[in-house]
Amino acid sequence: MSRHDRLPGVILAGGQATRMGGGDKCLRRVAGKRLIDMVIDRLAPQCAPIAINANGDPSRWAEFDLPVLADSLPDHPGPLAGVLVGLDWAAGLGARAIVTVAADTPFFPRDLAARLKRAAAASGLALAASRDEHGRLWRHPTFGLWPVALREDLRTSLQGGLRKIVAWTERHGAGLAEFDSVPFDPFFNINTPEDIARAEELIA
Ligand SMILES: Nc1nc2c(ncn2[C@@H]2O[C@H](COP(=O)(O)OP(=O)(O)OP(=O)(O)O)[C@@H](O)[C@H]2O)c(=O)[nH]1
Repeated sequence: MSRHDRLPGVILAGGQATRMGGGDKCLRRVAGKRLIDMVIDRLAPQCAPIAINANGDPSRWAEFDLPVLADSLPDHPGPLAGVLVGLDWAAGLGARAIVTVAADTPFFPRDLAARLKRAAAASGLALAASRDEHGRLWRHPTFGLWPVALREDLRTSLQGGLRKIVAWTERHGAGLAEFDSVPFDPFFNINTPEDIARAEELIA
């Protein structure tokens, strides 16, 4: 993909990591490497520019030299708040859409952005998906393609109490980009200390 084709990318790191005991989950290390570094390494060839969506003191992200976008809505309303602030940032850049990734998912596909673009519905929305060992298809709604044109609808919906990502994407229609789960699900995400051990096994 040429640099010109790339869409802005937003790393969703605005959660509270309660299952990990709080703090910034993505600053935890897996086999010696921080999750955020693994995520940036995978996203940088796919998206430009890149921003981090995170709340609280922005100085803890200073070393990354990336824009830090705090949720514009209070009280941790969930990842859609990060999508919204990402869309507002992208609108200011004159971009037509963004790609989002979760900061706790270190093995996401290296062709995520390209495949999301190919899967986009008429609305411009697409979500990533993969199958579990029983063949059941799961959507991964923090991995999506989000058109700037829907940002006011998203803002109004969030202000009206909407929290569930797929409730909103289903309203507009979203394409699905299905990724292979062999040898393991690329959307395996880290929620607990046990998940860090599992990720280290996968790397080994
Ligand atoms: N911007 C933003 N992102 C969020 C919010 N809540 C969760 N996220 C992000 O959404 C993704 C999935 O989050 P979860 O694993 O469900 O929540 P978490 O806060 O990371 O962890 P738990 O508190 O243990 O559930 C992660 O990338 C989070 O950073 C929020 O209120 N605002």
